Amino acid sequence: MASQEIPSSGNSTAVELKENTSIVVLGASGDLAKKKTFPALFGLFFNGFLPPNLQIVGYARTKMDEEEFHKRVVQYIKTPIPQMKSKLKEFLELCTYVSGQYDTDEGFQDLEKHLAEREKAAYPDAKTKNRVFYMALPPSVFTVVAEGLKKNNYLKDGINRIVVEKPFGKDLESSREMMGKLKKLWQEDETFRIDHYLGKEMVKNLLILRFGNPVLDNSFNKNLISNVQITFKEPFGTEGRGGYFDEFGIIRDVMQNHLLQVLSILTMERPVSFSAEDIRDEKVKVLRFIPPIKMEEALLGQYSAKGDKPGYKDDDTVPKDSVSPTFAALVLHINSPKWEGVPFVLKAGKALNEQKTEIRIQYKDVTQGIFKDIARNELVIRVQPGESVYMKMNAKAPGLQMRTVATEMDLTYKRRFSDLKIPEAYEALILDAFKGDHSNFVRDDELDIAWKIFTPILHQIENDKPTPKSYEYGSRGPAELDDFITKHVGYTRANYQWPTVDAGKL
Ligand SMILES: NC(=O)C1=CN([C@@H]2O[C@H](COP(=O)(O)OP(=O)(O)OC[C@H]3O[C@@H](n4cnc5c(N)ncnc54)[C@H](OP(=O)(O)O)[C@@H]3O)[C@@H](O)[C@H]2O)C=CC1
Ligand SMILES: O=C1O[C@H](COP(=O)(O)O)[C@@H](O)[C@H](O)[C@H]1O
Repeated sequence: MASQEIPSSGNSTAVELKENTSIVVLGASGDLAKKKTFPALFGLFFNGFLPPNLQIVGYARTKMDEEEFHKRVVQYIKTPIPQMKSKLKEFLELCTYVSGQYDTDEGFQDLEKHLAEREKAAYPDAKTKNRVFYMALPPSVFTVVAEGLKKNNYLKDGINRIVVEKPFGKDLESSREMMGKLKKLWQEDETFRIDHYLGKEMVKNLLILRFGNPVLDNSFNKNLISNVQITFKEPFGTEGRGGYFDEFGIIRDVMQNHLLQVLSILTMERPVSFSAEDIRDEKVKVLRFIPPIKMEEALLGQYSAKGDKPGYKDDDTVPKDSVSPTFAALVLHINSPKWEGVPFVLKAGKALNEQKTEIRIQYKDVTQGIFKDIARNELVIRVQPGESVYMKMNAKAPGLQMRTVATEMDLTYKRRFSDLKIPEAYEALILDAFKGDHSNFVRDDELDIAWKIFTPILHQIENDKPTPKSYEYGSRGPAELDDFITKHVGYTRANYQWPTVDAGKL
């Protein structure tokens, strides 16, 4: 058998919303809605993945008419082929907008009236209807909006789902408080906590790469692996989001969630089945082996201006004495029999020299015998851009001489899979929410354990206010990074560059 279809959810109680459904995007005037949510909904609509007669209703405080709303909806939607343009017109006919407050019943009652009218017009004979509420909102209003929706817009005779964006709290205590309030209103099976990295193609691929390839899976342990580095780099700063960012910092923004999720899938044991609960049980199990991160195993940085590029503190919404880190490298340990002694380094930064998210698994050196001086193996999983998997390995340099050369086995997606269209993470996740598949969403206990790992160091940073190391906009990060890696990983990488490193441009 060459390929095997994997069930989208092993959860027998998952119910797919196949018809008579509305999606309400709360915070429809915002950044996430225009950049990710509406383009993802259009992508699904264009490819025929949305239920027929779907109604899309935007809700936010900003007053705007439908024309203005449609302008925002289309702002980031790309229509490279002619059929997309006509489909976009159809899509916009489904998109309507209601303006209202988040903390009074009045707005939600207006929304209810509007939804009821749209639903009646779209599916007049429907006995049951369904609603998905998508919170593209800052966390400060999650709870009050969840309350307003439950009170005013919750269907008694249909399926209701609520999709919540990260960050889920600021530390263990606030997360528990927020989740506790949400749980009183919305059942766990109605709640979809998005971490959009779980929707990325290469993150979803991890399960198959590992458990579908015994040769890889059997090498994933402390006997063969020296260290693992998970890196997130962005070539732009916090432009326009300085206020939010200063309160949260890089650790809460991408490390406690996106990078930790990647780490847990990379290191978990094989799940019993593909069901959402079996997968998440294994993730929780491995996370429980990770002790809180120590300050001595952290390097914090903050970017400064370079040329015409502003420094972090040049943003008017950032306090001039801010010590909020825009870069961090953190060492995590998994004290399980399989992984003890292997350092896992999470690195993340804004305003760096390139865009890249990758997982780099370094195998141990050949310590003895005839090849003790050659380069070690490295397995690299490039999450973005230019999805690829390559194994750095040694071979004989072709020719009459007998010489080793560092080379690679290379699976670059754009080369291997022609006609490639990798779905956007948000497309995959919104579709999962319609299907009722929780596998790629964050479970409550998973969140709790993630905060236990990060809360002590976050509190220490807040209390002690250590000055982050400065690095220039567009650089590789603080100058101290290389020494930090060498100290904690015990190895400096050989000067070897993957020749197809700009696969993103293929
Ligand atoms: N932007 C991104 O790329 C990503 C964002 N996220 C998450 O998605 C959520 C939304 O993010 P984003 O769209 O960037 O946020 P925005 O700051 O753009 O906020 C979304 C909308 O919420 C309303 N709003 C903003 N601030 C407040 C406030 N203090 N009180 C009440 N309402 C407010 C505004 O609408 P109005 O005033 O019209 O009501 C705004 O248009 C966040 O939880 C974020 O962490 C996750 C991944 C990526
Ligand atoms: O959640 C977030 O993610 C984005 C990065 O997402 P990506 O899909 O472009 O890798 C990050 O820019 C943002 O700060 C953070 O809130």
